[in-house]
Amino acid sequence: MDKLLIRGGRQLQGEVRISGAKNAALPELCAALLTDQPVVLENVPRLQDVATMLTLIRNMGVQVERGDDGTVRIDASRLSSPEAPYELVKTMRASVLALGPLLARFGEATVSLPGGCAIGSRPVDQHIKGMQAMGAEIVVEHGYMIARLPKGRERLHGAAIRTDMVTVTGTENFLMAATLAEGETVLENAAQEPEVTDLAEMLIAMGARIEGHGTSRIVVQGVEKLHGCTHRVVADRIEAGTFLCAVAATGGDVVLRHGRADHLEAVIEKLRDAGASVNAVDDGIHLHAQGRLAPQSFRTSEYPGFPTDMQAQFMVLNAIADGPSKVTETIFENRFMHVNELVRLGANIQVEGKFAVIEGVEKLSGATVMATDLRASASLVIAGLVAEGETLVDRIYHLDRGYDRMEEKLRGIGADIERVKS
Ligand SMILES: CC(=O)N[C@H]1[C@@H](OP(=O)(O)OP(=O)(O)OC[C@H]2O[C@@H](n3ccc(=O)[nH]c3=O)[C@H](O)[C@@H]2O)O[C@H](CO)[C@@H](O)[C@@H]1O
Ligand SMILES: C=C(OP(=O)(O)O)C(=O)O
Repeated sequence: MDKLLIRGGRQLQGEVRISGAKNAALPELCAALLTDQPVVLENVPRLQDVATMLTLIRNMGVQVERGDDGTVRIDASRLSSPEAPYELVKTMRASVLALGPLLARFGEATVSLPGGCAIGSRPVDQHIKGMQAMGAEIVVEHGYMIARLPKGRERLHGAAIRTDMVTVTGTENFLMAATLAEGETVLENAAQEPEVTDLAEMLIAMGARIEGHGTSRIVVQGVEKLHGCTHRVVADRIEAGTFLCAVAATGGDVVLRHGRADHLEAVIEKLRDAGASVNAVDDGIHLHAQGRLAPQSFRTSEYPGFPTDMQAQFMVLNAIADGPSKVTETIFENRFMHVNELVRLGANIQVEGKFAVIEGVEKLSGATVMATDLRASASLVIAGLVAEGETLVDRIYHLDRGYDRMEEKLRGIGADIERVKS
């Protein structure tokens, strides 16, 4: 199992290229199932979840060609089995995104229930309720959602869907399903994340009729058929945010090429309040930071609030900041798995329910730590970059699930980090 060996204490300088967003590429690969014409996605990141999604759709009989330049060409003109099996879904919850497109185009789908994961229970009740409102019959049997259209019906129908909470993949599933449904679908309480907007733009390029994306009310007029398109995946705001935190923590001066400052406002505001200089530059984000930063309390919330996917990484800044802070996690019930490992590196953090209370310390010291989920892993890497001595981050398959060659990019800006095989 691969590990990352980090020798901390180096300042980071230079330029990093931000990849396409994992959380946009995954629904967009599923959106290619909505048409019998070829779809070309550009700027698809090289990471394990994308590889898993490609395996998932290939398993369905879909033709996939992947270029070295980040381009993926998908031809879903033929489909042998509309199924997302447990073996693949268990490693990647985003497989649930196959449900909407398969139901909308083929009238049936069998998708494994994703189950819980390290960050919380992550149910899919809202996905099921929404698809039922659009006319699907869904039974849950043997760990699978088995969905089909009633006898005699060829298409889903439009519906008014208001989810109990804002759900990102739920909104994406409904959006994709609604494009081919009969009539109008209105999504209330819709997710406004940039990845949802990017998906909507791709669907519009395929001939879908969508309005209101980027707001909490999205209206879709169903069409009979969608056509192929070429679409460029939006830049990964969480990858960019992770690098911003890394450079703010170590001190240094970096430009994140292709990073979108407009998608990271809540995080950038906190970085500025902490004392870093952060500015949007031509096609990128520039950050300069020096010395100990001021602690920042924050609570996670839906976009445009502070992203839960940045909570663990920002917590490292608080762990070494000059004073106390409080972090409140409102989206997932168990997303403080990094805390115990940060404490092993010398951080002073207490968790009580959804609150983490942090007392900044002057320095961290290297140790062997264990990654438990994707963003927890990223926070441990940042902590390792700051810590005195050597840090060995174990179980980095979590990191590989969602970051495109992270250690290579960090080495490119001066980090002392290497992958060790064992
Ligand atoms: C592939 C992808 O895009 N993943 C992102 C997506 O996950 P994902 O789409 O799975 O997260 P959701 O937005 O759906 O989850 C938000 C909250 O709603 C709850 N919920 C959701 C659906 C449902 O049917 N029932 C239910 O109770 C969840 O348990 C959670 O507490 O948004 C999360 C929140 O920004 C991010 O952390 C993930 O990185
Ligand atoms: C939680 C995340 O991803 P997923 O929803 O794929 O588990 C994430 O990207 O931080």
